[in-house]
Order: sequence, then C-alpha cells, then structure tokens
Amino acid sequence: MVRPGRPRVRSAPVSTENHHRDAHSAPPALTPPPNALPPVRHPDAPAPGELLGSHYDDCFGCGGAQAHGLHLEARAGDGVTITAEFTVQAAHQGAPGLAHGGVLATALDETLGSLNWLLRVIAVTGRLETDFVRPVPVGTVLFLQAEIVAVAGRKIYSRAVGRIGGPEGPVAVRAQALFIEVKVEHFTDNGRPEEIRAAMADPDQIRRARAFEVNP
Ligand SMILES: CCCCCCCC(=O)SCCNC(=O)CCNC(=O)[C@H](O)C(C)(C)COP(=O)(O)OP(=O)(O)OC[C@H]1O[C@@H](n2cnc3c(N)ncnc32)[C@H](O)[C@@H]1OP(=O)(O)O
Repeated sequence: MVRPGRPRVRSAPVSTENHHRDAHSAPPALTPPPNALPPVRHPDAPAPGELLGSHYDDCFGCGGAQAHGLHLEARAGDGVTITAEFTVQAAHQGAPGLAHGGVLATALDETLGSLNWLLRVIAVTGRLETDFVRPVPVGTVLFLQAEIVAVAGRKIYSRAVGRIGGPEGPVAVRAQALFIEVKVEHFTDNGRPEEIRAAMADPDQIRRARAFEVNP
C-alpha cells in the first residue's frame, strides 16, 4: 500500500568510482603529500610484543570501567605497527547476531589511535574511512593490524585491517585514517570539566599523562 502524501523516491544512479579501489590506494585526503616522511618510532616506545594497556579507564575503546566498551587490547609491533584484539559481545550488535558497523569502526579507530603512542605524539582522528568487507558475528574475535604509513607536519597517515577466524584469517574490515597532532589543551579546553579534573587529579603520574596520551 502506498501511503498518501508520502513521495515515492527513485534512487539516483550511484557512482561506482570508489567500489573498485584496491586496498592500498587512498582517496586524496588520505594520500600522504609528496613531502611526507616515514614515521619514526620513539626510542622509549613500548618494545615489540608489549601490551599497551588501557590509556584511560573510561575509554569506550579500551577502558576497563566501560561495561559495554570494546575492552580492546593493543600490543606494540615492530616499527610503527600495532596489533589488537577485540571480541564482539552481544552489546555490540547492529543486526541480530552481527556486530554493528559503528562498533567495528570504533575498534579500527582505537587501534589506529594507539599507533600514535609509538611516536609519543598526541593526536586525534581527523578522518576515518572504513570498508566493511564481511559480516562479523557476535562472539567473533577481531584481529586488528595497524601501521603508520607517513607523517607530514601534524598529519599522520595510517591504515588498519581487521581479520576474523585468526590473525591470518580473511579481512572483515579495513580503514585508512588521518590523525592530526594536537596539544594537550585540545582535551583540557574542550573536555567536560568533571572528567578533566578527575583525570588531572590522578596521583599516578603515568596514568594521568596517558589519559591524554602525553609523554610522561
Ligand atoms: C590510544 C588512544 C586511542 C584513541 C582512539 C580514538 C581517537 C579518536 O577517536 S579522537 C576523537 C575523534 N576526533 C575528534 O574529536 C577530533 C575533532 N576535530 C578537531 O578537533 C579538529 O578538526 C582537528 C584538531 C582534527 C583539526 O583542527 P586544527 O588543529 O585546527 O587543524 P587544521 O588546521 O584544521 O588542520 C590541520 C591539517 O589537517 C587537515 N585536516 C584536518 N581535518 C581533516 C579532515 N577531516 N580530513 C582531511 N584533512 C584534514 C587540514 O586540511 C590541515 O592540512 P594542512 O596542514 O595541509 O593545511
């Protein structure tokens, strides 16, 4: 039945331009400029294989205090790379029994964000482009791998994939991102005062610094 007063919309032809992009080509905003440099691992970065641990207990991506958070565990890799694991819980569903795409994008964002700790640079996500390649059922472990591709001034170019069925399994999601270096004032000037005050009052110096991902 057609409801009265409800216009019937015909869909316009959709450009297929992006559909055939291969995994390693990036759209213009995510392509490092010619003056970009390879990333440099900070000498005090966690050793390859070391768990990074949560940077902030209330972080939805990695914090232990978020009951329905992702509790993502990231580990430093060689060079400027990270591996991470996240188990999809019932609270993360979009369709019955399947992970919500936004939650998967969050897992990619968190993993990519962790990379900046290896540079010891504070940075926030400016742009995140995600390809959803395969559905991810509840109960699945998503095995993530991320790397920084290049750095140009404050701009950090990175990419990540998430595999299912094992660390070498088929790719379910992938992303390309641009993180922008910021000063700690980005958080202290913009965050809600209650949480900023609580984070700044933490007597543990390392935890206080890592809440804002600042060099301790
Ligand atoms: C372990 C930690 C895990 C954490 C994982 C989670 C990470 C996150 O989700 S962070 C939260 C989400 N992100 C945010 O809230 C950021 C909100 N955005 C902002 O605050 C600002 O737009 C910000 C800081 C990104 C950029 O603003 P500003 O500092 O004024 O920089 P601006 O001068 O506009 O841009 C700097 C450069 O980046 C480029 N740029 C900025 N945003 C974008 C974008 N979205 N796309 C492409 N390029 C961009 C600009 O073109 C500019 O390039 P150039 O230097 O070549 O001219």
